[in-house]
Amino acid sequence: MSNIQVVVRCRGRNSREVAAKSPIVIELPNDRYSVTDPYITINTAHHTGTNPASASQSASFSGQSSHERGGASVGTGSRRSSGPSPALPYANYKTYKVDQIYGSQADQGLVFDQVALPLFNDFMGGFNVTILAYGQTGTGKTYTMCGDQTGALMTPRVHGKGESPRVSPLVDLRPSKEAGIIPRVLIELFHRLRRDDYVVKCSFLELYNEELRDLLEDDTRASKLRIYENVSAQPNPKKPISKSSKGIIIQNLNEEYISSCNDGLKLLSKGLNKRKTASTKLNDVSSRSHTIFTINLYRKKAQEGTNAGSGGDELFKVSKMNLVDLAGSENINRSGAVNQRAKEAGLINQSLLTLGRVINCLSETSTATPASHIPYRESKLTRLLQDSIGGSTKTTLIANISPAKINIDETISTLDYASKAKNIKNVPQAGHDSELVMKKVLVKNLSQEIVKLNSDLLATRTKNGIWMNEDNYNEMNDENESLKSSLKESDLRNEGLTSKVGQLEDQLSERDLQILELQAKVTDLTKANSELKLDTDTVKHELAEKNEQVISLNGHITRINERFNNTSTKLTTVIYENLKKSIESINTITNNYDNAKNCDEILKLDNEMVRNINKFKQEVLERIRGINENVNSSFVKDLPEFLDQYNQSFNHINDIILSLNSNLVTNLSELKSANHSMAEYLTNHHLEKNADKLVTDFINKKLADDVEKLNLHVSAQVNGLIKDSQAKYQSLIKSSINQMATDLINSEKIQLNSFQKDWSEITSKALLSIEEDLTSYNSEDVKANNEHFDKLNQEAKTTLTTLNEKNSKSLASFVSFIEREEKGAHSILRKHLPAKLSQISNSIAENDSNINESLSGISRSLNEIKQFDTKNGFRVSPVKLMRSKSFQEASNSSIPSPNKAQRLLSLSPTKLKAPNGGQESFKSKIPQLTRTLENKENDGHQSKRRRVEE
Ligand SMILES: Nc1ncnc2c1ncn2[C@@H]1O[C@H](COP(=O)(O)OP(=O)(O)OP(=O)(O)O)[C@@H](O)[C@H]1O
Repeated sequence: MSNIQVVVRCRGRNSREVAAKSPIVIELPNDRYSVTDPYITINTAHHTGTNPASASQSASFSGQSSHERGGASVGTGSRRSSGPSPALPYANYKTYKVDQIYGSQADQGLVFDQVALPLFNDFMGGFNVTILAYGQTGTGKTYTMCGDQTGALMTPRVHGKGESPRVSPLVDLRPSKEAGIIPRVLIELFHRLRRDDYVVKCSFLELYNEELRDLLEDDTRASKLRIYENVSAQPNPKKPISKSSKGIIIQNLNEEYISSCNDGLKLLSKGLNKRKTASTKLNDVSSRSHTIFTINLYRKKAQEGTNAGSGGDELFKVSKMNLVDLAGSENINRSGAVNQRAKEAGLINQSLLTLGRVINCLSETSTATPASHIPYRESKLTRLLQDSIGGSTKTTLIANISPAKINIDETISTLDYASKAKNIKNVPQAGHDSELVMKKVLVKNLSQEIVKLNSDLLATRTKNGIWMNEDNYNEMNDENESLKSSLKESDLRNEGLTSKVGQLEDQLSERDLQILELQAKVTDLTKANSELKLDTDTVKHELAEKNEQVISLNGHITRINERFNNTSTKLTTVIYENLKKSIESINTITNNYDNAKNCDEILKLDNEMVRNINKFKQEVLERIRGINENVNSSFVKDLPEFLDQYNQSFNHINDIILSLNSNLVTNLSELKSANHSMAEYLTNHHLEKNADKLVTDFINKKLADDVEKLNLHVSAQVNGLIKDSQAKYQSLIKSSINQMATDLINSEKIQLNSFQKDWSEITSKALLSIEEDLTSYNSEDVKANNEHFDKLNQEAKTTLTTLNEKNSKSLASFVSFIEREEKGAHSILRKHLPAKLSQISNSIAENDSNINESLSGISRSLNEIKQFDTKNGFRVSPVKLMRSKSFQEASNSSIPSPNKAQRLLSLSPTKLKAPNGGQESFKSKIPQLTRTLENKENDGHQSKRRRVEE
């Protein structure tokens, strides 16, 4: 008698629990595993007890408080030193004791070695064993029982010393890392059995919604499964009767022979694929059913004594291993199950509740007490597990739990189950029952075969030659005939196929040749294409260079245009400013000049200057016009040449492109004709209809399309290139014309600028000089001259007055003398008349000489004035002088040289020589009123003054 072994496996937190930030409330003595200290502690600080809702919805020990449940201790009393942290109050934890504990670091291999292997050894020893995975949904039951069954055969097993090297590769394998208990059991089983006589059969049963289903049978062929008690399973009379030693038989359940672990794994995969699963909020692949994978092992028993095991009576031990993956208990609210899922969950929980009650009853029932009240029959699950729980099977229960706080209710419920189950005692038995079953099974399954073989054997023993049972012979003959006719058919088919293969091979070789030709043509075409590409690249390169040139020329034009605009604006401004200033300064001078004569002169000078300036302006305009004409003539002369050059290069490129294009077209047409001839050939060839059609289609569709596409593509490229080139050349020509025009304008502008600069310097210097000279006629000189004039006038007046007085006196004495003579004394007159007359005559002569002297003095003074005017006289205006002499000279050449400009500068009015070429300085600074001939002609109102001077 042995207790059910209870193992707790606690996985790590899954992604959902981490995302929910649910803390770990489970404490284990070791993260990997613990056998010696198998206590598990749960922190119930926030646990409010079993939720009534969850109690009704998930399988739990309803109606029991936790401290009443077997195996669990609550509060301080049984607090273990390795329990939760001291900071927690003792009342907030529960500790459960089980047989073994596995933590998140325990891998599949460890669980197999520690949990399954001992039971497997019992199974090999002839015991019926059960491994049960129980727990909340998503805690790892299926992972523990099955794990990765697909990759289970990945690694070859390493041979130990002395092991046979001729072991089948199918049994000589290691499980993958993630393989669960069932794949590992299968691998281990066939590894151990390889030298034994054995029979292995497997079944895979599902209990879904309280319905049994054979997972190894096709649904169409499946018969309804029924559970029966094995009434023929007679107990060994020598051993005490166990209350649950009766076996369970599932009627119609398929049991498949397997001869390798690979066969077993295939069955496992097949069954798992058919198993009901669904995605829930708690598990992406949640099992919605309970499954039992059973391995039945029939193993030849070792010979004991002489009587046993002779002839066909060899004994085989049979043992059974049940690997049970229960559906997960779940809180329907939390798993989000509705409709079908909710119904499933309800039934799952129902069957688990019944299991709980059975466990509860068994745990409370002593072996001595009759167990008639144990409610096995309340659910199919408990009926199926009847032998495993409280029966004759060696059982281990693996309770899978989650460490997260959000699952605390379910975890407590699972641990309650586990600790209760630990109290259940089973009575494992090996030997007699299995042997009885074995005989029956073997006889039943192999009798037909044995009869057939025996009859053949009998016939062979009694006659010479090969004798067979008639039925067998007929059967064999029929088989032979059918085989012969199928062979004939096959031969005929083979012949037809061989000739077809020959034809096809011929066609293939022809096609290969044509393909080679086409390939060569394609190579040529590719070469031509690459050459064309190279040429195109060169053209592109050239175009790019031209483009760059055009861009830079455009930039130049823009800059030059800007400079031209700026300069012309400045030039205009400067000319107008200068003119304005000149006119203003002349006006100022004119206004300041009081003397009427000089005012006239200045006005005249002003007019003269304005005229000269206008004339100069006219000349500048004419020069600009000339420059423009030059520019235009340059355009007319150079542009055609330039255009010719561009046209030539464009035509050259165009020629290249056209020649390449024609080459390409020729190549393409050659290829096309080759393609056409090949297509024709293929069309007319004696290919089979389908093959012919296929080849023709292939050629027509594929190659012709490809060639056409290539043709179109190349043509489009060439056309595009030509268009691009045309557009680029047009824009290039346009830009080049612009550039040329701008260059010419620019060069003319440079000349004009320097000319304008020189002119402006000359003008400003001349005006400055005029200003200086005019300023030098200061008011003192004018005043002195005026005084001198006044003095002379005064002298003249005084002399005249004196003369008049003297004359009047002489005249009065003469008149009085005459009167006196006439009154009486003609003798005196006659006597003194000649003397008096000579006296008078002398006096008159004296007066006359005085008058003459005075007049000659006046005349001298006037001469002085005349001399002054001659020295400083503006016979012509300085501007006119400049224009008539130096500027005349300058204008002979289009650009004045610096020397010419110097000469112009040297012609300031003050430095001008007298018209007669003399070098003498004139004393008087009064401008001479002498006019030039041309002035005389045009200035009639001044003729009077001129006459006086002349
Ligand atoms: N110990 C473990 N180590 C690594 N992964 C695990 C472990 N236990 C469970 N898992 C993973 O958790 C997920 C759920 O496991 P599994 O399907 O085996 O749960 P279950 O208890 O069978 O659920 P259900 O009852 O809903 O079928 C799986 O992806 C599984 O690989």
